[in-house]
Amino acid sequence: MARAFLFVLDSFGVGGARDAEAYGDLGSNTLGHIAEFCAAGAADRAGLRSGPLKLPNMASLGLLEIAHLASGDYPAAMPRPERIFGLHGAAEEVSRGKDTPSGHWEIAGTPVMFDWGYFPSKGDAFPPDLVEAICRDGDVPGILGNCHASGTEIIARLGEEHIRTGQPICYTSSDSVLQIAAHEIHFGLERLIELSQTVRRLVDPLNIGRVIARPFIGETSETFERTGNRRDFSVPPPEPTLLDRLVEAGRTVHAIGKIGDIFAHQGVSRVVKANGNAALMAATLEAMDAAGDGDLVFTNFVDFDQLYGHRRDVPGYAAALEAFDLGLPEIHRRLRPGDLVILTADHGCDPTWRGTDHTRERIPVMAFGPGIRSRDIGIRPTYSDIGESLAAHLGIPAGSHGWSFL
Ligand SMILES: O=P(O)(O)O[C@H]1O[C@H](CO)[C@@H](O)[C@H]1O
Ligand SMILES: [Mn+2]
Ligand SMILES: [Mn+2]
Repeated sequence: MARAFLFVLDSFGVGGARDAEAYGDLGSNTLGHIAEFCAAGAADRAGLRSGPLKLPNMASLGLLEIAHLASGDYPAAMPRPERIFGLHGAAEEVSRGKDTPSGHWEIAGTPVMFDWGYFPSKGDAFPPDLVEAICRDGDVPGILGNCHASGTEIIARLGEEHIRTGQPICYTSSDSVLQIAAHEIHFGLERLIELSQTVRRLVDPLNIGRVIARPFIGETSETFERTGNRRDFSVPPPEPTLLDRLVEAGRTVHAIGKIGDIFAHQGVSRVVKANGNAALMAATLEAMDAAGDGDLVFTNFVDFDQLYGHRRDVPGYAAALEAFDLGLPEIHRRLRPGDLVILTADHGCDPTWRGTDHTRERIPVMAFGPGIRSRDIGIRPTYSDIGESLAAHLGIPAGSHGWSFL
């Protein structure tokens, strides 16, 4: 029987979304702009990387053709390979949100066809009765922040006041999210997790996709640092996803990294947490060895988005892509007959774009494995084509969104 491996490079968009303008993202292109900066020598960082973007293994899987197909341009100064292995194309998102849960659920065959609740970017982000309820039910003396912010910037700005007053830092973004940053020791990690669960319940009526606990350590604004103990409290997907359908069919779904949290632990048989792309890759390789016939291993590589995209760090993003690319031969070595690997993304987060939010873009789809021939699969009208292809490959009945490209 077949096995399948689904790897999401969080925020690795390839530009070209037809509806980008409606999001203020017309012209955004995560891969394209990173390649452009690298080619111009604008993404050199001593001791980290230099020169044009080097992704030879993903280029062999069709990444440059995908970029051309999605955005009309080949990425700058990246040599095209002589041969391409596997199926390659791009996909459009039909879900309205350009957020992580919408992207992942749509990939897994469940687009989000309703509007999430969002918090306003002008004035106080959170309504007074919500703030009151957070203080009362969460037993905190008040909240700091109450605005749209970048998570690293806001802890540098308000972290010391948080330690002094015991008030958690609550903020949001253009995503449907309420994030709570608090100090792991002074406030307490467990207390932060409990508070986040309380707030999860309080924002349910507002249709907010996620509450995220953002623990940090350090004693001064210069030394504050977020830890790997982030926890996401997502609402469950609106319909059973590919993951539920697989578990229903008796298969094992291995969820690596934040996949378990993103799916509110629905349709997840085994959770492996790991902090950072290198540890996520190591956990993924172990899961590839452990996976049995008919299983799915589903990994989210979060650093691209969290450490580099939102931080608008082009050299960092480029180096992370290059490191991921270097890891691909290890994945190839673990493949057995009947295996299918899909590399893709959940949205864009162009590190050259204004602000610090995600960008509406098409996503790359690279599908390969021992039995998969090379073919251009074009621009898929929904991310759910990925989920349908996985369903077809793993031999479970088709779902109700998307079409298999196999
Ligand atoms: O700036 P930080 O805290 O990394 O937040 C980012 O991460 C959140 C969840 O991925 C997004 O909604 C975005 O706001
Ligand atoms: Mn994401
Ligand atoms: Mn993000």
